[in-house]
Amino acid sequence: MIRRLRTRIIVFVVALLAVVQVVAYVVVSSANSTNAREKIDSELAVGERVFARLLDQNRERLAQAARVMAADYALRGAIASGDQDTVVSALTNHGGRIKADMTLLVSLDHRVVADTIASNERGRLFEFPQLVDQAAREGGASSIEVVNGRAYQLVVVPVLAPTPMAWIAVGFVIDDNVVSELQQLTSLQVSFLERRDADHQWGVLASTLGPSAVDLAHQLPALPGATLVHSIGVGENEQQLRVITFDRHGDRALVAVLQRSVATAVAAFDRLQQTLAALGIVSMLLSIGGAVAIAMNITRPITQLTKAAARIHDGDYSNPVSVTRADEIGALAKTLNHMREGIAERQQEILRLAYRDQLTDLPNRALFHDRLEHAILNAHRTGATLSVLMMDLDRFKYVNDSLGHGVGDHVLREVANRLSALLRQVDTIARLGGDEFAILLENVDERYVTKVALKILQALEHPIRYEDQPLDVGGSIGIAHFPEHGENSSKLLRNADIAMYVAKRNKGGYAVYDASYDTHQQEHLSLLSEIRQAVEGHQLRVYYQPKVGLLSGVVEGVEALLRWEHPRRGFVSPGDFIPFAEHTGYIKVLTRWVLEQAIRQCGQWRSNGMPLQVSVNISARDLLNRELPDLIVQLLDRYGTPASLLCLEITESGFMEDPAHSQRVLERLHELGVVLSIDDYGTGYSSLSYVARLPVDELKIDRSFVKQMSDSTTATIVRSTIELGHSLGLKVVAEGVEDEADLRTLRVYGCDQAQGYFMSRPLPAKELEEWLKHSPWSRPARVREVSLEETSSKVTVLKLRGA
Ligand SMILES: Nc1nc2c(ncn2[C@@H]2O[C@H](COP(=O)(O)O[C@H]3[C@@H](O)[C@H](n4cnc5c(=O)[nH]c(N)nc54)O[C@@H]3COP(=O)(O)O)[C@@H](O)[C@H]2O)c(=O)[nH]1
Repeated sequence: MIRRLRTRIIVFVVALLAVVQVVAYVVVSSANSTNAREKIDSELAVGERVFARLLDQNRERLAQAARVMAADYALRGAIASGDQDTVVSALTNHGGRIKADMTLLVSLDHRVVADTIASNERGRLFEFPQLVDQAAREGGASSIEVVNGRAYQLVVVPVLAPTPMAWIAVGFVIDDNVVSELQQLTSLQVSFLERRDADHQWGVLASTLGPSAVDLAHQLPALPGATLVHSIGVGENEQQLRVITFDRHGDRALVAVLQRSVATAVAAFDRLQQTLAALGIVSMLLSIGGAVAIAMNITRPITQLTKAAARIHDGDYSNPVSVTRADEIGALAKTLNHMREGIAERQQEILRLAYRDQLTDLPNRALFHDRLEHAILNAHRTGATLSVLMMDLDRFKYVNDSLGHGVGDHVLREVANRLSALLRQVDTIARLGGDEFAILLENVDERYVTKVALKILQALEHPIRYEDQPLDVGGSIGIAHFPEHGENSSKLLRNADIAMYVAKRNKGGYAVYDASYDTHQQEHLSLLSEIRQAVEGHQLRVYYQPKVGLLSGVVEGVEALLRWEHPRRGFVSPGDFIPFAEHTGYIKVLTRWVLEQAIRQCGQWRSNGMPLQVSVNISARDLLNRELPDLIVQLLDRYGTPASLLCLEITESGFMEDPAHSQRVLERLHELGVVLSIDDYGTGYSSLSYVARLPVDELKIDRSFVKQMSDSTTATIVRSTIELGHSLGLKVVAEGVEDEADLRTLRVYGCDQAQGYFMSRPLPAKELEEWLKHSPWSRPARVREVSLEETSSKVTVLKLRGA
């Protein structure tokens, strides 16, 4: 099977031409051979006619001469007188005159009376009486006969006086001279042969063939017909014969053979054939050359196109196809070029879609991962350094959800621009998804990485403007260095992520990964699995921390705080498991449990004549729970607790998860009469004007502010927060009050309630009841005026009794 097109074209053209030429050659050869044979046949037929004509002429001439001789008066007288010598003399004279080779006088009884060649055989019977009989009937007879091993043309005529008195036979020998003459006239080989009775073989009487006449005698068939067309010999010796039979008696025969060599006749045609063969060879060579040229002409550009297609297949789209022709192949090359350009463009687009973030046009997670893998491989090989920074935007969800995705997209693009402007071309900045960005820094030391983190945080401190509105979004960055924080990409990313989480939790801006974070996280993970058993295993407790009225001077409410008494670990801080419960959604179970305990306890205290408002912490996830209001209604009903005795503390970030939905849930709870408080106020970024739109009753200033009130700026913030809260009609509570000075200051600032270790740590319900029995905060406040000097801020405050 020929696989290459070029070879196939060449083989096809050459084979086609070879077949055509061979067929032509065979046809021409066959036609030549037929023509030659037909020509020989016709030559032989013509020769036969000429031969017959010559014999006829000879016979006529002899007959004429014999008649003249028979009419000779002297001869007739000599015959009549029986004068033997005169007869012989007359026969010899007349025979010599007409150049007869044999002259005989035959008596009426068929005896030879006189014989010019065998005078001593007189009186014998004439060998050819049938000729005498024929001459008697027809007035003359003629025949070719063999006499003494030689062929003669015999003519017999009567000697009339006036009736026949004798017969004159005149013979003309047919020898090599005669056949040569015949050959000259006919251009044929002429032979006379006799088949003898004695040995049943052909014997040559006369021939133009010379010694090779013997071969003819050997090959001639035994008994030819009247005229036979026959071939003898093979190959170049092939001879076409025409056998003319003169006499045949039994196995004895006398024939004349006219023959022509087939090879000679074919020779002229052979020359034509040789010319044809030479032309065939030349045209074959030209065709091979032509076929090779055509095949190359067709296959060379195809080979080029194949190579171009292979390059495209291998992803090399840079080299255009270089075939420039005006034919179909040229058109194919153009199409291939268009295809190459189309594929290249689409590939670019696919790569862009696969490796680029559509919104910011930064590399996406896949490309970042890829580059990180390469950088790690390079670092393994060369010992280069690399670091991964993971950054998550603070408050992005709020921007996105409350102001719309258009604004969110604008923020992400602006952050991407700021990062790109800060970093080097060689650094990889990627958006991994949502508000999560990652940065890969190569060949830099750890101090430089820290500087970069700080520069990024500074860059984000400037508000992002959207339609002239400033938007505050900060960032939390986690850093992991190769190889100390991970030798592969997933480890590095994971550890940078953990560090980012720590940074977010600590509100510290950035954090470099530390192994202790991991232990901490492992710890949290196992806590997470264990907390599921905590509810059923009765390991959870609710502690209550008093909220003291600064004007009344008595405990007005308590905050329910969850405690986990782990059977093995001992006390586990809610700060360690609440965030994870929030992440996994298990917080719903915990909140439900705390709500039930708190509402039941509140109802019980109320029944016991101690109506205390109980505050319960509600996480962001809880606010997304549509069933929360119904659950609360059920629990309040079940434990006979008025809604006004239940306060729900929600952190600012709580309603920023889904502001619209949170707003609806809060409105529903507010309608029920449940008191709503904004917890940890000041740690988030919500403005008071935003808070004013929420159906809340209370504002709880975060303890981080209360703790630092010795700082005049912080004190001013606390004071103005209290004033602004009041102006919005909100009750203001300060948490984290750890000493009397703080308490005094808060009272001076007009804060409504205070909560903190100074009054009491969170206590189990029973202990709280016990504490209340003895606590100064269980009796109405004795209000007295205090001078400004008594307060750190030197303003007039209300001094509590017993404080
Ligand atoms: N969603 C829920 N969150 C809850 C629940 N129970 C607690 N929490 C949250 O866990 C965080 C840690 O709480 P905890 O360790 O109980 O700390 C509380 C107080 O003990 C602490 N506090 C009170 N006074 C002082 C003080 O004077 N100094 C000081 N260093 N700490 C003090 O403050 C925490 C109460 O804070 P807050 O809730 O913001 O009023 C904490 O965030 C809890 O909210 C729960 O059931 N569900």
